[in-house]
Amino acid sequence: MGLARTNAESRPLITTSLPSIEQSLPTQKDLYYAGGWHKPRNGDYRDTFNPGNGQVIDKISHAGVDDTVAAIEAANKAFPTWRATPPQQRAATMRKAATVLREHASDLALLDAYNTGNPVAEMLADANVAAAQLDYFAGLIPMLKGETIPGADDHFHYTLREPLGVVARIVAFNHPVMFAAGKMAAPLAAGNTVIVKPPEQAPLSCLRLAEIFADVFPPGVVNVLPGGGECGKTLSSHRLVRKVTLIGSVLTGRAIARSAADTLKPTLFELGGKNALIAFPDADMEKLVVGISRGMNFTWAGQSCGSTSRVFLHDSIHDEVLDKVVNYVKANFKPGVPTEMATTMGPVISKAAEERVLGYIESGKQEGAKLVCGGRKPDGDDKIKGGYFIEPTIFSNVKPEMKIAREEIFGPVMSIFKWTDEAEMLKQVNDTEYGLTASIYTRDIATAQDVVRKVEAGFVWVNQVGRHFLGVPFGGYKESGGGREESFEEMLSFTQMKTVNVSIAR
Ligand SMILES: NC(=O)c1ccc[n+]([C@@H]2O[C@H](COP(=O)([O-])OP(=O)(O)OC[C@H]3O[C@@H](n4cnc5c(N)ncnc54)[C@H](O)[C@@H]3O)[C@@H](O)[C@H]2O)c1
Repeated sequence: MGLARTNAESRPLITTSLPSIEQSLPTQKDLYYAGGWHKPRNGDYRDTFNPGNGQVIDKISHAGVDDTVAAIEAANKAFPTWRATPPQQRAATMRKAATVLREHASDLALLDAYNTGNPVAEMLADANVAAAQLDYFAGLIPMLKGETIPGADDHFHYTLREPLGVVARIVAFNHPVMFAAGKMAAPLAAGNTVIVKPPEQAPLSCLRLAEIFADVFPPGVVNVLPGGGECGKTLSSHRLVRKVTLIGSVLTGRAIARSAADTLKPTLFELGGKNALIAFPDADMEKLVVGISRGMNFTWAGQSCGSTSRVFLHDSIHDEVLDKVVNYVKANFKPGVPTEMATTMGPVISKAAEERVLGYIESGKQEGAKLVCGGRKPDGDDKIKGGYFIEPTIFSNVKPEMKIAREEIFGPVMSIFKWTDEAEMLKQVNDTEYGLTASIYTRDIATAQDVVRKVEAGFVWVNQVGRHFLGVPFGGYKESGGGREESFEEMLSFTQMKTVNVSIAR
């Protein structure tokens, strides 16, 4: 997400000298709400790790139910003043947040690299994307308009766009700063107050963000609660939270939908994907090879909802493309120390994730897919010893019924399918409950438009892959989500419409 996962090519190349980790770490490890730092009431602190070497970094607070309720009440208390803040002043505050975020982009990026394992160069781009989102939604504030509706001689109608109240933003681990800062932008712009729940695995950059935003937003407007399922469940079920959103897995989406049901709370979900890239025989070979290789997001070990992890190659180009993709991937993605600017591929987030992904690789082998690249932990480099690294992995000869073909692996594992019959291929493409993204490579516009219409996905690229564009709706079909982000639609979704009828009878 979110603007997550824009692939490396679409991002500005940023050359920055980095501060030290010690300079970047947050000084606060507690819960941020009501404009202050609070110790968890049950004294719960949990280890947070560096996935690049498997070492514990520190202990971070973990919000319980009481803490979460206190934060919700604080956000609710701040709501009337924030919603009444004149639009231009709200916009100015958000632009100031964007500016301080840019000033701190290096330390935030370094923390994300340290705590998620994603290469720091990409995390720098993430911080800048988040700042751009704050600016973008600040700029849209004047667009929150109602309309007048003609009535009869004795009356007329008009509508008002009003904020909802407290909004909870629960985010995934793969892009903490981009999700935390970027996703607070739309609800704040619309006049809501926000509680961000950082990912359990990587809370450090969000705590730092709370530190640098403390002087920007009035108390209670932005709140940051490190925590896990208990905190998330309380946010999803509390009556004062007027909308709950998730960037995360389908499983968690279902849990949140259930917790939100009792208060009939609206939700916004950006969930998982098992996305298809479809290559026709007439595709531009060079673009296709780069697209397949980069669309898998090996840079952050495939941990991206938008990764095109199922690649459908036409029989006539299959062997040539596969060869070239394997060469490209081997040359461009090498596991390395996440906090170094030159690193092109990071580890997966945790030991548990490493075991899960290696399990998928084993199942691929056992079910008869052909391992053509990677498939194991890298060896021989002491600098990444102890980290949760897995080589970029490619399977060919993948069949639709295999586990690696059906389940979201959320790791650096690509599956290649060979096709000859277009209708059968499209059936396989759509034979999944996921429906986030898809990518189509062909030089024929009619073919592209026909397949665009047939593919069941919320975001479709033609002759490219991975890119996100601010202002362009992003979101999933089927179980990949509900609602659209990164656009005006996202901001409207944090408002409610009031209709007013005025009698002018004399
Ligand atoms: N569509 C998108 O834009 C997008 C972007 C990034 C990641 N994702 C998806 O996220 C998943 C990987 O991230 P993850 O492992 O952090 O996901 P996850 O679902 O395990 O966790 C996401 C968040 O939900 C919280 N959570 C867990 N249980 C909860 C509960 N019962 N109630 C409320 N909150 C709860 C977690 O603490 C975390 O903050 C993948 O499926 C990936 O595709 C989607």
